[in-house]
Amino acid sequence: MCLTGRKDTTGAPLVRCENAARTYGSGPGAVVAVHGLTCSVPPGARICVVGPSGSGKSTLLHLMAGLDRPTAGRVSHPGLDREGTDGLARRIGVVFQGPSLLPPLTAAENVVLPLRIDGVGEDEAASRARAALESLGLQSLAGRMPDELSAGQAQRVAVARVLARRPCLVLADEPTGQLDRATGCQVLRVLLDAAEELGAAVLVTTHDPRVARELETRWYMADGRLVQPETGSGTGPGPSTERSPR
Ligand SMILES: Nc1ncnc2c1ncn2[C@@H]1O[C@H](COP(=O)(O)OP(=O)(O)OP(=O)(O)O)[C@@H](O)[C@H]1O
Repeated sequence: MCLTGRKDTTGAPLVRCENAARTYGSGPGAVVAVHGLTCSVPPGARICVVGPSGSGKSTLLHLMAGLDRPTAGRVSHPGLDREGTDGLARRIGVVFQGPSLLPPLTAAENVVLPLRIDGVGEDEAASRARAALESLGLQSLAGRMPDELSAGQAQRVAVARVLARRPCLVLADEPTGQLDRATGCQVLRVLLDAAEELGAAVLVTTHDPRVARELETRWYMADGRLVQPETGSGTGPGPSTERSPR
């Protein structure tokens, strides 16, 4: 089977953060989760954001996804802007750490629903859901309810749900965080393989060095900043091992 996607050929970054910051709350209790970050995600990138708990990884991912807005600076999507606001939501797929399937729907229905909301016709949505589930080895589980799935199976369905929408960019927040090592590796591998087939860029947050090793570019975060891995401090601009985030 084939997950056909539309490769971005413009080369413009899918996401660009320019001095983007996010502060929660105000006054003496304010928490600066992300200090002014400048980074970008080019089409086809494979990026891992590594850092300890509380370092700002999820906040950065939410800003990139458009699920949250920076309190200073700017987050833009130059490679996706032609899609408009609705299109942006379709072209950026987000995989969350915890259970995210809708309990009253089967695995297949969970994958179909966002497609139907996007306006995809019934037959086409069913066919795309089947293809996505098959690509993740889940065809035999299509009729199961979420509470009849293991954590790994449920996470693979969540990945299928994202991929069926044919995103240009997949943002995955600790997608293996609640899985055992073997299942986590399997989920990550199918995510990366399917994204490759779609031509989608992938950015994954993790604490896990084994997950980080699977992605070619690594950005390190500490205390809301992108940092040099050797020093564990600094404000960037060169936190990646292989590529600059700019
Ligand atoms: N809604 C919120 N209100 C107040 N503070 C928050 C909120 N969300 C996150 N924070 C704080 O912002 C900082 C960064 O949190 P964030 O969840 O982005 O880190 P993280 O690196 O993703 O952590 P983890 O790996 O544990 O998920 C932390 O100090 C956290 O307590």
